[in-house]
This record gives sequence, C-alpha cells and structure tokens, in this order.
Amino acid sequence: MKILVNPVKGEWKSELARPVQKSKDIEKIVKPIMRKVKRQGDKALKKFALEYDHVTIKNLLASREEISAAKALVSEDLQKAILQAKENIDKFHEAQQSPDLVMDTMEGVTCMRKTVGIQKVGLYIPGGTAPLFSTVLMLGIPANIAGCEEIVLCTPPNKEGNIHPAILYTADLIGIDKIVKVGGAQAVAAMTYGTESVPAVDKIFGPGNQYVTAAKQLAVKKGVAIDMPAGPSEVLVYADESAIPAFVASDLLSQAEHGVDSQVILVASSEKVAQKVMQEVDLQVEKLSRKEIAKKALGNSVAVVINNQDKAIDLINEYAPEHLIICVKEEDEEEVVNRIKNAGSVFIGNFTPESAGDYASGTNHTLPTYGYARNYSGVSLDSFTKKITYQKITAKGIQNIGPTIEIMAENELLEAHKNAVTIRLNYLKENS
Ligand SMILES: NC(=O)c1ccc[n+]([C@@H]2O[C@H](COP(=O)([O-])OP(=O)(O)OC[C@H]3O[C@@H](n4cnc5c(N)ncnc54)[C@H](O)[C@@H]3O)[C@@H](O)[C@H]2O)c1
Ligand SMILES: N[C@H](CO)Cc1c[nH]c[nH+]1
Ligand SMILES: [Zn+2]
Repeated sequence: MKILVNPVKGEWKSELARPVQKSKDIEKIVKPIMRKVKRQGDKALKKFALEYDHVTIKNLLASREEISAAKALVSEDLQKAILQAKENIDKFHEAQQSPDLVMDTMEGVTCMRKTVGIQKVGLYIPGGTAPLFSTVLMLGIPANIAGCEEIVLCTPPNKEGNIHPAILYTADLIGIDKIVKVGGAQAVAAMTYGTESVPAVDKIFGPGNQYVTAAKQLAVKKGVAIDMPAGPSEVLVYADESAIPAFVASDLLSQAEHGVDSQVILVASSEKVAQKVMQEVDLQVEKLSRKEIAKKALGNSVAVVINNQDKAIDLINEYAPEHLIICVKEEDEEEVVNRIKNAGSVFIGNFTPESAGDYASGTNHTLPTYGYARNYSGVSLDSFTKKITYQKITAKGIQNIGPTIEIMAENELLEAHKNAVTIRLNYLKENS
C-alpha cells in the first residue's frame, strides 16, 4: 500500500485512480460473447462455460432435485445465519415501501401515482472466486417485495459444474426457482436476448467482475435497464487517532480480498495513524486464505495522510467510494457524516464493520463502484419498481384547467394539442 502525505488536490486524483482495464479492451472480449449468445442461445452458453469456467454443462437450469438437495449440504449454523440476515434485510426493504399518491391539484383534476413492480428481472450472482450467496438475499428480497412477476437468477457453475449449495438454498428460501448455471458476460447476454433456457428480462441486477459490468453496459444499448455499474469492490476508511488500527486494517482487508482489482483507501489524520494501520494490515494479511488476492489489491491501494478535515472530506466526496467507513472522534462524527455527498453506503464508528452491510444488518450491499456513487444510489426496493402516474379530469375539471392548456399549446405552436381541449369545452358549452 502506497503512502501519500498531504497531497495537493491534482495529485490525489491520479494516485487514487481505480485499477481497471480500459473499457475498450474489455469490450473487445465482451461484444463477441454477446453476439454469439444472441445467435446461438444455449449452445453458446455451454461453449463459454467450457472456455471460461472449464466445465461441461449438460443442463443449464438447476433441477428441482438439485435445489432440494442443497439444504442438506448447508450447515444448520449457516442456515440460521442466513435466516437472521434475511429477517433484517426483509425489514429494512419492507420499510422502504411508499404509499400510493392520490390528490386533487385543482377542483375536478385528480392526479395519482402508483408503484408497480418491474415484470421480468434478472439477478446476477457472482461466483467466480467466491460464491456470493449473500447477494441472492440482497437482490431476491427486494424483487419479491416489489412484486416482480418473473425472477431469473444466473450464477457461474463451480469446478464440478454445479451451483454452490448455499446459493441454491438461499434462492429456494426466497422462492426463486429459475436458476441458471451461467456466469460472466454470457449470463448478461442471455438475460438481454433470451435463449432456450433463459428468458429475456426487463432489468438486470447484480455486481460482478469487469466482464459482467461491461456486458451490463452493453445491455443498456439493447434496451434493457440495469441497476448500476457495480464493479470491483472498494472501501475508503477515514480514520483519526480515535480509530482502532486493527479494526481499520480488518475493514481494508475485507474488501481487498474480494478481487485483485479491488481498491482500498485509507485517509488518515496523521502519519502516526497511517503507520499503525499499515502495520496491522501487514500482520493480518498474512493470515488470510485469500492473501494472494488481497496483496494484489493492496498493490492498487493507497494510504493518504491529510491533517485537515475539510481537505479530507473534499477527497472523499471526489473519490465517491462504494463503502465509506468513518472512524473519527465522537464529537466530530455527526459533522463529518453530514458533509458526505458521494458514497454508496456509510459505516459509522469503531464497531461498525463494513461486513455488517455485506451480510446481515439490513442495508443492501449492491452498490455503485468506480466513482458512480456521485450519480447512482445502491440497490433498494425502488430499483425493482416503476412509478406510473394516472389522472382523471371531470367536466368541471376540464373547465377549470382547459384555458391554461389551450394558451400553452397555442404558444408552443401545437394546434392539435389545443384542439383536444377546445373540442371538449365547446361540447360542454353546447350541452349545458
Ligand atoms: N459492487 C458491488 O456491489 C459488489 C458486490 C459483490 C461483489 N462485487 C465484485 O464482484 C466481482 C466478482 O468477480 P468474480 O470474477 O469472482 O465473479 P463473477 O461471477 O463476476 O465472474 C465470473 C465469470 O467471469 C467470466 N470470466 C472470467 N475470466 C474471463 C475472461 N478472461 N474473459 C471473459 N470472461 C471471463 C467467467 O465466465 C466467469 O464465470 C468482484 O470483482 C467483486 O469485487 C461487487
Ligand atoms: N462487499 C461486496 C460489495 O462490494 C458484497 C459482499 C458479498 N459478500 C461479501 N461481500
Ligand atoms: Zn464484501
């Protein structure tokens, strides 16, 4: 992890650049995958499973037997934990429901807004290097609450050509039964175009590596909506002397272990704080089973010393981290929290590890990366819904609002618009 002491604004931008392959390079790989899946359907999915996941897949869809058998392969302790996490995520997402709106803007003019679930949704569950069954909860729960009619789940097969039992168990728990053994860009292509086994969907959700993220962006060009570009995980920890270095180090490593292209940033209030955290990182990383991945991610990562709070907050807002951990003196906490404008999800205080949000506290872990927290929110119930507006105008209502519409239409030089009102007003005059 590189250390940067009191950098000037221009300097931190280049030093904190995310480690991504150029999108043109990734597109060169992803575009032909999308084309092949569009033309060859399931045949292409099986071919790519062999090429990228190194397995032969006979049946792309998980069978009822495979799904039912999964429960016995998940320990009771894990089942209990998944149920606890489900309960909290359920609660937090249920509470996000907003009442329908009905109001009269004028006498006789009623406007309404209703929330409707997106009909067909596709959930991508990453599984390349770790089987992220927690993502099944994060996407499946809000999809259910929103009332989405068709839910398809795609996830890469493991080395044996199967889906990890915890993914199957969690999917079954929340009632998802269309589970497809397909990962990467080919999964996104399948949900975009539809194949013999995979239905085309209206919106694709879920994080993934750079191939998945690039494919989702190409899917948008084909008219499919996506949640957001949720790529390699990242965390920024803002720590002062009150932060416990071992805790901070553990949080940095929790995101570094996701993938070699993850990035973790420490913004420390002094060199002493930064040094203590980095010593802890060096100690803790050696004990991790994914230390090779984490070490590579640390190579993309930076500790920045900034002894001025305004500048530190400037940097945080400019970087727009996916996860932000704020570990500052309690008397400064509220002010710092309130000045954060750009972050996917914020974790406050020494006892709030980022993993709490990843798994079980209730918030969603599918969040914007790569600075997209500047203009995207993380996944929530809203992501699975659309709002439809309605209106009903009575005879009295059209008499009230009609003249306003007529003069506006006339001045926009749109005569037919005006006529649609005038014809009604004349009718009412003639029939009164
Ligand atoms: N932002 C978020 O909310 C969030 C949440 C969870 C995970 N993540 C990120 O998701 C990612 C998961 O990545 P992963 O790789 O473990 O799993 P993944 O499921 O995203 O990708 C695995 C698939 O990538 C494809 N692939 C691999 N190498 C390829 C190549 N050379 N060319 C074309 N396709 C190839 C394969 O088809 C494979 O099935 C990590 O980067 C992690 O940080 C992000
Ligand atoms: N930290 C990831 C989001 O960037 C989500 C996750 C799932 N499992 C563990 N972590
Ligand atoms: Zn995580």
